[in-house]
Amino acid sequence: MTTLQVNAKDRTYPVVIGNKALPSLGGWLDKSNPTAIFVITDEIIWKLHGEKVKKYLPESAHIVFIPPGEEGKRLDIYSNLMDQAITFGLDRKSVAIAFGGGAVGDVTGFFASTYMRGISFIQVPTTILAHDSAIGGKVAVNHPLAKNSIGSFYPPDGVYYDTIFLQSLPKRERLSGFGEVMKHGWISSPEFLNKIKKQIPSLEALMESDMSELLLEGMVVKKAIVEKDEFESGTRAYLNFGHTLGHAIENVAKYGSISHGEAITIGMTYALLLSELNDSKNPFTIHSYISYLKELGYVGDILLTLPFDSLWNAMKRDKKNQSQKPNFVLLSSIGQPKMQEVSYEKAKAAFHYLCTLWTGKGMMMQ
Ligand SMILES: NC(=O)c1ccc[n+]([C@@H]2O[C@H](COP(=O)([O-])OP(=O)(O)OC[C@H]3O[C@@H](n4cnc5c(N)ncnc54)[C@H](O)[C@@H]3O)[C@@H](O)[C@H]2O)c1
Ligand SMILES: O=C(O)C(=O)C[C@@H](O)[C@H](O)[C@H](O)COP(=O)(O)O
Ligand SMILES: [Zn+2]
Repeated sequence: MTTLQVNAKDRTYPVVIGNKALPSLGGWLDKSNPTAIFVITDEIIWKLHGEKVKKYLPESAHIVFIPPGEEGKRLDIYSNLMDQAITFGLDRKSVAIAFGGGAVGDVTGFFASTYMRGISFIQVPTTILAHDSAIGGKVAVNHPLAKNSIGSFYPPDGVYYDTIFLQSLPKRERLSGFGEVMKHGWISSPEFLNKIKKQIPSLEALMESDMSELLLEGMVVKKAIVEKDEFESGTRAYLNFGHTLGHAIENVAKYGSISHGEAITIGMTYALLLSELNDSKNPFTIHSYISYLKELGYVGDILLTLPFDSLWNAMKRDKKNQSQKPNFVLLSSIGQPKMQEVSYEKAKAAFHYLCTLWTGKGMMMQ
């Protein structure tokens, strides 16, 4: 078992990873003695793993279900959580526990940050992707026009991450989470990126690996970034590598039709292309990287169904922009991210090329 301490502006919180994570959650509850426990989860997770967590909860804990995946990040679901919390009589000494993946974590955190202006918040992550989402305190729900656009920065009081939960993840969720692992490699160092490719050379390896070493290293990368720039006044935006196009794909294709991690994986290949266009001295062997991704099981066919202008309009609403000019995280080299605005013409030409690389066909005509 490993514990990282993450330093946020108004608290330092433990991130406990490994097979003692759940007993540590029990320890936190004993010590904090909250007036009420509000566990937010989805039916899939609860059916698979509810019993493991229940052992550490008192009979009085409220278990509340939200729809799985992005449907759980709708504003009306958040509002429904408020109704239930008020009805159950939660007060300022109560705790909200997110038991699930990043979607559960994001809506629970946003609920916790706003219920009575803020109550305790604990993350019990169950996905590979959540090695990213459980740290750093970005919490949000989606607006139909823009992903995560209603939210706040609200670090948890603790993260209790038992990797036993990962054993039940289906292929699609493994691919999704692995996208964020690769992101941490691209933005941090060639050594970490090579280690990732070496440990996960195939779909078989992705399905079988327990990933613990890579997840821990990814969390160390994220910890360092969010500790330096918790509220994203600068370098935290590097964690958005691949997300400018990725979030636009999720939005235009309708939330949930592609997973977050698959969308940002395609988005990272786009950002690599733009990086090369911007500075051709640094080729990223994009052809062979896309072949590797395809071998793992990522598919780019969705690109052919998305008009570029719709994506461009969605990218104009990205949080990293000023005056609606799409702003991308590009790489000078592996481990050297930077921010760069990109023109409509350049972005469109690169998108056409991206479609060709992923599918062998050009982009959809408007
Ligand atoms: N806040 C952040 O910093 C941050 C970082 C990255 C991603 N995100 C957000 O996270 C969300 C995606 O999160 P996600 O992919 O982890 O999860 P999710 O909560 O969307 O869950 C995805 C699916 O996996 C299922 N599932 C969860 N755990 C499982 C398990 N152990 N076994 C089997 N099935 C399981 C869920 O029921 C759901 O159907 C996106 O909304 C994204 O925007 C947030
Ligand atoms: O923690 C961050 O900062 C990130 O950008 C992590 C991303 O992986 C994550 O998807 C996050 O929710 C994106 O934030 P957003 O501000 O672009 O909505
Ligand atoms: Zn992400």
